[in-house]
Parts: sequence; structure tokens; C-alpha cells
Amino acid sequence: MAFTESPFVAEAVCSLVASLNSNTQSPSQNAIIGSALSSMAWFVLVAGFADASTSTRNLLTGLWVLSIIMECCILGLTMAFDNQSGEIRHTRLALGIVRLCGLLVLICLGFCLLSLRESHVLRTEESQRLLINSGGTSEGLEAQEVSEYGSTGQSYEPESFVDNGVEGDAETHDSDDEDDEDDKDPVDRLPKGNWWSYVKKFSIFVPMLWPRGQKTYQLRILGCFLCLLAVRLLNILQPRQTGIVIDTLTKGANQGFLNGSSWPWIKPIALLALYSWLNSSSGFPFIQAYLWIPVENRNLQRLHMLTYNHIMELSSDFHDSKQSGKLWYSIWNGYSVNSFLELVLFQILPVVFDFVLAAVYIYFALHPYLALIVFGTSISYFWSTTAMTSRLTSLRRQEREVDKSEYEIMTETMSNWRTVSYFNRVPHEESRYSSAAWKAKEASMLLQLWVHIEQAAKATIIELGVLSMLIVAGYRVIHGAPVGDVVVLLQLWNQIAYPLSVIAESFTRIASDLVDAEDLVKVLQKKSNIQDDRDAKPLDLQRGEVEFESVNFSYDGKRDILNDVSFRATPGQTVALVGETGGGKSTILKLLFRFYDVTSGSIKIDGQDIRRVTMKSLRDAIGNVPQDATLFNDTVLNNVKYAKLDATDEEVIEACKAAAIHDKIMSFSKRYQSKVGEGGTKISGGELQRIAIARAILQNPQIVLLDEATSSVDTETEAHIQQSLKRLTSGRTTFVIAHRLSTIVNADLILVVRKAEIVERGTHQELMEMQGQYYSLWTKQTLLGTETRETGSGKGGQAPDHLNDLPGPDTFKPKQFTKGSRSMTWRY
Ligand SMILES: Nc1ncnc2c1ncn2[C@@H]1O[C@H](COP(=O)(O)OP(=O)(O)OP(=O)(O)O)[C@@H](O)[C@H]1O
Repeated sequence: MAFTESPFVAEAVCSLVASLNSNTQSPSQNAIIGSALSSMAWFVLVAGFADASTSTRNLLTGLWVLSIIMECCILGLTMAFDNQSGEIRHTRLALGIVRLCGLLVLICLGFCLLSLRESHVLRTEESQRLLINSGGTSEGLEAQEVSEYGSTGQSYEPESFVDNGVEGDAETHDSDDEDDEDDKDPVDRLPKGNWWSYVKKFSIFVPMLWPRGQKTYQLRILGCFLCLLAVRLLNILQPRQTGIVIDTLTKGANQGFLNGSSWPWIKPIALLALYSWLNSSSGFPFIQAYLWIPVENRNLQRLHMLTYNHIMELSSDFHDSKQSGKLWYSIWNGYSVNSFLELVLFQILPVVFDFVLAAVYIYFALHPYLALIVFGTSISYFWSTTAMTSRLTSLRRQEREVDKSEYEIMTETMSNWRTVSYFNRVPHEESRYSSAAWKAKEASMLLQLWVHIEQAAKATIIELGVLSMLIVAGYRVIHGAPVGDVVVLLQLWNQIAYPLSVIAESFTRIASDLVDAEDLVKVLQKKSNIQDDRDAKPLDLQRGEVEFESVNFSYDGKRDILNDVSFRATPGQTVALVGETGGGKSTILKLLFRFYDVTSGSIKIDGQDIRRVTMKSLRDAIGNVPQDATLFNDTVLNNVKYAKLDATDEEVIEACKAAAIHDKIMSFSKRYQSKVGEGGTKISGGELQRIAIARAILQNPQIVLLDEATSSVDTETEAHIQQSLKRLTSGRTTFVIAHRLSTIVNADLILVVRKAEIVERGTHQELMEMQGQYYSLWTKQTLLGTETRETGSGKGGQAPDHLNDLPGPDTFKPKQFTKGSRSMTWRY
């Protein structure tokens, strides 16, 4: 590259020497400008390639072909039309031939080098993948410590683990691991090379930012565009008119026509005032703002709405593994992309236009050398900007990462304030937050410093440009050019320097906005794993028969959570799931609710595979009282109504009565209008569970899922709840997960789940007779109950009365056993 550039520089030097040498014929102005421009163009290319770290094969090939064509043309034209004296002409020809030959040799060499480099990169990537896949620790992997939640968590991020191939618009399906990798995946990061594929990812925002099919908004944008054009025109007319005013006044003063009644100078001044007014905040810019404000707000609202909808529609795997703090941070920062259209329409395009117009005006109306200075200054300016932008971008990304961590710690610890307090970890969290905040401050300081360094460099280049222009303009005025030219030039220079700074700043801002939007793009690219089938139909619910057929399931594709699970719940039956913790009971209910899809096998309701019916109809048919029910920070009334938005207050009260919570609610200071606090923190666990049951009763579903619905209530309340549950479940197909076997002895079918499999099934009586797992669980619970009774470890330190009638393992008197003390919530 340098080899091909040097002849241009040599040629420019040659022209300069010739112009200074009085013995030789001075080269034409066009020849000097041509050489200078060629040198600058090559300088840009050399600088660009020096910066690029990734493969630029296509770009290079294109440039080489173009270079050969252009070189041939230049050589031919030089031979045909150059009328310089012999030496200069011969030198030019010789340099042209050297350039052409050099170019051909370089192209051959270049192809060989590129091929070698690419095959090397390929080999390196392959070997890295093998190293990592082969498992765990490898010498080549320089592990990087990443701070996880809490002080103990450490994970390792091998640099080479990331995929360097650009994946285009590949959809990301979410999982835990993937989420972590997302944070480190440079494919989605601002690259030094492949800008196109990087920027293409952001096309996801186009439908949000462009009002397709909305004529009014489109007309507004068109109006803005016309205002912009008018302002561009005024930007040229205004300095030109200033020059005219100055020249008219100078001429008038010299010729003495200012005395008397003749006022020929008033017209140019009036015109200047008009241009100035139209170009001020009360002229076209005002109309433009008036037209744009609704468009901007519409875009922002769409961006908010679509992002919210998208996230809410993502499936359980995303929501189970998301980090809320980081997600919110990414979303709010990502919204900066909304200013993108505004930036391009109102800042970049107009100033590019201004710049070109001013340069052309200077070239033709003033002097080509002045235009050359404009060009040289601009190139240096942009080069310094792009060089600095990549540094600033990486600093911005670092700053954003530490900022995100700070935000994550803040949101996580604030929302888990109770846990922090229980473990007396407030000082620990304060110090963790302080260290994160300190890191954020340092990153921010470094970024700000570099912003100022960048600005200082750019200001120096601009000032050098002004100096050069003033020297040339001053020289011209001394040699007879009108003084008005200097004024016009100075005014136009503003039209050039300002666009330069705006364009440069826009680059920085675009880069920063894109960095901010990277995470939002990743979130928007995620696809829900659970979606309605293309020809999904509403569930035709008849009697509520549920059938699991050879269901296998794994959350991560590695560990089996359910293995060949098959059973049938006939309409109206109560099916109880019991067994060891972590065995897969809740997962069975999650699959039925279609939070996840089965890995293989099928789940059918009334003979219809739940993957073939619409999710809305499926979820309408199922009422759920989860283990960890949460409430919104709203009134009790609204929380219960959430199950049926159009329910009347009376219906809500009826549901609460049925759930045995009505009396309690009536004792609250604001009764049904009492707020329950964030997640329901202002009410007790038992109250919360009963509100959750009231919700399910109000929903009135055909299939009911109860996941430890009575785990947080005392004995007496449990007795009430059992009654209300009876009402809720009667005539409906019901699935109950219970650790207290006493609560499910009446179930029609009991499934014992152990290590991902159903190991026993039957009624309580049948299972007891089998003397297997269930029998042993029952025995343990009974013995524990007896011990509790004997040692008086029940509530209040004494064995509760109802425990006196506890059945022995052989007598199975479950009815008496249902009144277990709260301290007897057995787990096994
Ligand atoms: N979202 C998830 N991602 C990955 N693994 C999960 C997820 N949810 C649960 N698991 C794992 O699946 C296994 C079964 O969990 P599940 O909640 O179904 O057990 P369970 O029998 O209901 O336990 P418990 O009685 O304690 O509620 C557990 O080992 C658990 O760690």
C-alpha cells in the first residue's frame, strides 16, 4: 500500500518543486490538485487498513481492481495530454509505470498473504475449539475471573471460548449458560472490521423507528426533510449575502454614494436579515421541530411497547435465567437507539450536505486551493476521529459493563433486603456496592478523559485548517481579490468546521448508542421457545382428562429431569404427586401449564396434544396455586381480581370466603382496599396462600394445580383451607403436590416420583400394602410425628391434642392425621 502511495507523494513533491523552480514550466493547477488529492486518498486507505484487524479480503480485491483501472486511465491521459517540459513529463510517466507494475506485483503478493492468513486463522480457531471441548481446564485458557453474585461465586471466562464467526441474524434461544455467554460474545460487539454485519443486527429497530403505513407521520417526516433543505440553502445564501453587504458598503463608502437620499445598500441588508430570521429558531428550525416532536414520541412509545411485549411473551426459560437488574439496565440504555433516526436525519445528513455545498462553493466561487485545504483538514479530522472512536468505544463498553454490575448489585440487594438483614450482611453488601461504584467511577473518569483528549486533537486540526486558509485568503486579497471573499470564507468555514465536528460527534454518539443498544438487540433477538403452533386451535375442553405419555424432559438438554413419565388423570380425579425433593414433581406441573415443552413424549388434555392448542385457551383451562405465590403491590381486591378481570366485588368476596380469608381481610384497616406490599410482604405466608387460593377459586378452571398449597398455614387454617380446596377441586381434575402425606391420602391416584421417574402408583391403601417407597415415607412421617408428640416439640412446646390420636403405621387413620402441627411440615 505504502509502495503505491509513495509515487503519488513523489509526484506531488515533483509538482511542487516544478512550481517553485523558475527554470521549469510551472505544472497546471489541476495537476497539483490531482497529485495532492491522490496522496490524501491513499493516506486514508493506508490509515484504514492499518486500523483494520479482521479480514478485508473483499474490500481489498475491489480496491485493487479499481486501482488498476484508474492507473491505466491516468497513465494513458498523461501520455496523451501532458504538455510539461521533457524532464517533468518523463518523471511523471516513469512514476506512473512504476506504480502500475508495483500494483500488479502487490496484488499477486496480497492474494497469497491473504490466503495464508485466513487458513492460519481457521486452524487456530479449530484447535481452540477442540481444546475447550475436550473438557474443563486447558493450559491455553487464560481464565478470567468474573464477579458473580455474592462474594463466593467465581466463574471463568476463557477468552477463546467465544465464537468469532459472525452469525448473521441467527436467533438466540435462551438458557442459563447461553445468557452468560451472551455477555461475553464478541459477535454482537462493535467490531474493528466487519461493520456491515454488525450494523445489520440493528435493522431490528427499523419497524419501530419508521412509521410504516402511517401517512400522517410520513408526511411529517417529509415536511421535516423540506425544512432541512430550506435551511441548507439558507446556509449558503446567508454568508453570500454577508459578502454582498460588505462589498456594497465598501464600494459605497469608496464612491461616496452614501450621502443623499439614495439607499441602495438597504436591500442587501434587508435580504440578509430575512435569511437570518428564516434560519433562526423562529424560522424553519421551529417548523421542523413542530413536525418532528410527534414522530419522535411515537417512535419512543413503540419502542417501549414492543420491547415490553416481546419480553413478556418470552418463555419460562428466559425468565427463569434472566438477571432482572441487568435486563432493566439494558432496556433503558437501549432506548437511546430512538435518537438514531433523529441523529441521521437532522444532524448527519444536513451537515454532510452543508459541507459538500460549502466546499463546492469555495472551489468554484473562491479558489480551488482553499477547497484543497478544506479537503485536507477534513481528512485529518475524520482520521483522528475514527482512530479515537474505536478507543472510546471500548472504554464506553467497559464503563457500561461496570455500570451494569453496579446496578445489578443495587437492585438485587435492595430486593433481597430481608435476606441481607437476616444474615446481617448489610456491611458486606455496602462494601461490595462501594467497590462496584468505585470501579464505575474509575471507568467513567477514564472515558471522560479520553473524550477530552479526542476533542483537543480535533480542535488542533481545525485551527491548523483555519490558519492555512487565512494565509491563502490573505495572499489573494493582497493580490487583488475582494475583501468580502475573506468574510464569506470565514462564514463558510463555520459551515465546514461545524459539520465536521457534528459528523465526528455523531460517529461517537452512534458508536455509543449502538454499544448501549447491543444488549437490547440481544434481548429482542431472543425467540420464545414456547409459541403457538402455526395451526394451533383453541383447546376443546370437555371433561378435563389429562394424559402424560412417555414424557421425557430436561431443562438444559444434559440432565434428565423426567424420564418416561406416563399416567392418566381421568376427569374429576385428584392425582397426588409425592416423593423426594428435587424429584421432578413441580416440573410435571410446569409442563402441563406449558412453561416448557416436553423433550419427547406428549401431554394431552381431552385427547388434544397441548403443543397443538393455543396457549391462551390452555392456560384459561388451568388454575394454579403455586408453592411461591406472589402478589402485586396493589389492593387485596385487585390482587384477587387478577384471576378474572371482569369479576364483580361480590364474586371476589365469595371467592375469599371460600378460601377462608374473608374474615382476615375484614380485620385489615382498609379491608379489601388494603395494599399487600411488594410481592405480598405486608401479609403473612398463610394469608398470601389463601389469597392465591381465592384467585384460583375465582378463576373457576376445569383443571387445578396445587403445588404445596397449604405449606404455609397453621393447623387450624389448614383445616379451613382443606374445606375450601375441596370446594375448588370438586368435579375438576386436580393435581396436588404435597410433602405432608396426610393431606393426600384421599387422592384417587398417588404417584411417587423419585429421581425423574414414577416409581410407584396407586391409592393410599394400595401403596401402603405394597410396602415400598410410599410406605417407608409414610412410616418415617408417622414416626417423626410420634417423636414430636412424645418430646412435646409441637407448637408451644407441648404435643397438640390432635396428635394424641396419631395412627401407627399399620392402622392408617389419615383423617385424624391431617391436623399436623406446623412444626411437623415434614420434608424428606
Ligand atoms: N428452571 C430450571 N432450570 C434448570 N433446572 C431446574 C429448573 N427448575 C428446576 N430445576 C431442577 O429440576 C429438578 C426437579 O425440580 P422440581 O422443582 O421439579 O422438583 P420437585 O420434585 O418439585 O422438588 P420440591 O419438592 O423441592 O419442590 C431439580 O433438580 C431442580 O434443580
